Amino acid sequence: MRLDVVSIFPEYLAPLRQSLLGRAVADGRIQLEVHDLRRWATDRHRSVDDTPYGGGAGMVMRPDVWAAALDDVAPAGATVVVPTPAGHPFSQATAADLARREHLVFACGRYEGLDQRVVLDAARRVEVLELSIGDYVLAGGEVAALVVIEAVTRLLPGVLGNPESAVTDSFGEGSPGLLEHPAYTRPVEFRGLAVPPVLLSGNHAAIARWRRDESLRRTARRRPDLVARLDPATLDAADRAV
Ligand SMILES: N#Cc1c(N)n[nH]c1-c1ccc2c(Cl)cn(Cc3cccnc3)c2c1
Repeated sequence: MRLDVVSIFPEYLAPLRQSLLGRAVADGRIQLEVHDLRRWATDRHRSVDDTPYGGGAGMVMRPDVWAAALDDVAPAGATVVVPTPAGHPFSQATAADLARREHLVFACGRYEGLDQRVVLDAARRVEVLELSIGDYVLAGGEVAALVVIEAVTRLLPGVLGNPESAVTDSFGEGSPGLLEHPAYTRPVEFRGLAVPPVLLSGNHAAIARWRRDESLRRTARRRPDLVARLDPATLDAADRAV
């Protein structure tokens, strides 16, 4: 997979060169390039924004600068991801879809966002996905891009330390729509708090059942919205778990 990220704050993307993803980049399993949008600015002030048509607060990112950047960075066949508060909700399913693509380009804006014609123009030649990572407001697209890139690249073979995690994690394919059960490690007692005895029993069937029940119990208590989406068989077990 190739990743290109365009931003006026390229240093915001430095975390992409850390940890497991950083190792995948260093050994060439993932190609990563971060670009400073101001490289495509045309005036001596290297301007990338302007006042909004129709008035209103804030500034809008200029279409000419962004279009020049995407013309260079997003060839035919690339998928352009535009983080925006107005985007389609980003989900594990979307992460799995993006993980199957060869080339992702992230257009990270600031201010009040990109002139909409940037999206419309790019969509004439590549797929453009406007995505939101949640119902809260960030100051720009960089953090959202970091979230999407981590969720996507951890699904790529050889990037995640333990491939099994991608299955058993919350929202993983092995437990669609269920929150993860609680986890414990040594010591067996910590500040008067014990490990649930079933986890020490060696009874794998009982451990699996306890973990499933804990996932259902957590999901029922913390995310009733997800319970509504569970299939009937899982839902019956959720009823018994609360
Ligand atoms: N993805 C996502 C996402 C999210 N979940 N919250 N905020 C964002 C996000 C993503 C991209 C930008 C760009 Cl470009 C500018 N801003 C600031 C802003 C603030 C208020 C209204 N309009 C824009 C962004 C916020």
